[in-house]
Amino acid sequence: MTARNMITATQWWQTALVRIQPGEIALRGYPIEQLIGEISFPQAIWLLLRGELPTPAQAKLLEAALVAAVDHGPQAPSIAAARMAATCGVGLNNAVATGVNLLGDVHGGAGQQAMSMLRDLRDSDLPLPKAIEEYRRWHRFLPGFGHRFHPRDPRRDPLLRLVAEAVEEGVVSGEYLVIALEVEHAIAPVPMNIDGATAVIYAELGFPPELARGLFVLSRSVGILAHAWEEQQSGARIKGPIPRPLLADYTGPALRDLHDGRKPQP
Ligand SMILES: CC(C)(COP(=O)(O)OP(=O)(O)OC[C@H]1O[C@@H](n2cnc3c(N)ncnc32)[C@H](O)[C@@H]1OP(=O)(O)O)[C@@H](O)C(=O)NCCC(=O)NCCSC(=O)C[C@@](O)(CC(=O)O)C(=O)O
Repeated sequence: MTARNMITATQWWQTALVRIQPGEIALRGYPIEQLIGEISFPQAIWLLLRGELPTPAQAKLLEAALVAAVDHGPQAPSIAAARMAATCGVGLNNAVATGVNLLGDVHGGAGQQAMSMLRDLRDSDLPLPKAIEEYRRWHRFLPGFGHRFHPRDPRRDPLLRLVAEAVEEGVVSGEYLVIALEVEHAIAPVPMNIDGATAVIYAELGFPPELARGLFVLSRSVGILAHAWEEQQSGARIKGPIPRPLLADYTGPALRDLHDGRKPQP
């Protein structure tokens, strides 16, 4: 190792998030003793992710998005998977990880794509209706819209109402709200879903698209944990995806004899 590429132990991990010394924990420069009991969990999330404390109005909007996505019952594949895992004798952390790992582009992770779409539409040189038309030529399903279960996602209206209020109060600009509503208008009657509505909030608050997914996962982890815990407490063992008397539809060949038409083996 040459002197040039030698690094000291303190340079190996570099972080601007937290200062740890014996007897000292400081988040973004604030001693933890001052933060405990003083700031809310959403404020702590914002502080770590963004570097500064949010205003109370910003924290309220972030909190609303986090609360809205917290749970969607065992109909949500991520919750069902966590509950199944919890009956298999794995630890609670493994059950939670199983659920979290199902959050992808189609289920629960569409917020990131929705935010990228809203940004692309904002940055397009085309007038908004034309930009949406162009986007639709390449994407059959627009992220953040439609729901396999709810004709109208009950989380949409209260979230968008809060954004509209925040626009009126000058907390956020409203540019992403306008774009998302225009998209919704273009693909009517398919309404915005939780991922779309929270993408509007995260975009209005200035988070990058990747964090829309990260924050959904953070919020949904609470529901996943609670479901895994509930299932574990029930004492159920090896619970499968369908009740025991029900069988998966078999679509392969009919039963056949391995020895039919074959010479008996010596
Ligand atoms: C979600 C779903 C697959 C549903 O499909 P569906 O099966 O109902 O739709 P289909 O029957 O295929 O479509 C019927 C007609 O509407 C048209 N149509 C539908 N969606 C359209 C759309 N986005 N853009 C344009 N057009 C659309 C379609 O083109 C067709 O038109 P046509 O061909 O003319 O007949 C679909 O929307 C979709 O991919 N969305 C984008 C991805 C997305 O945002 N994912 C997040 C969903 S939230 C979530 O994951 C969190 C969750 O809520 C989960 C939970 O637990 O469920 C939780 O909290 O955990």
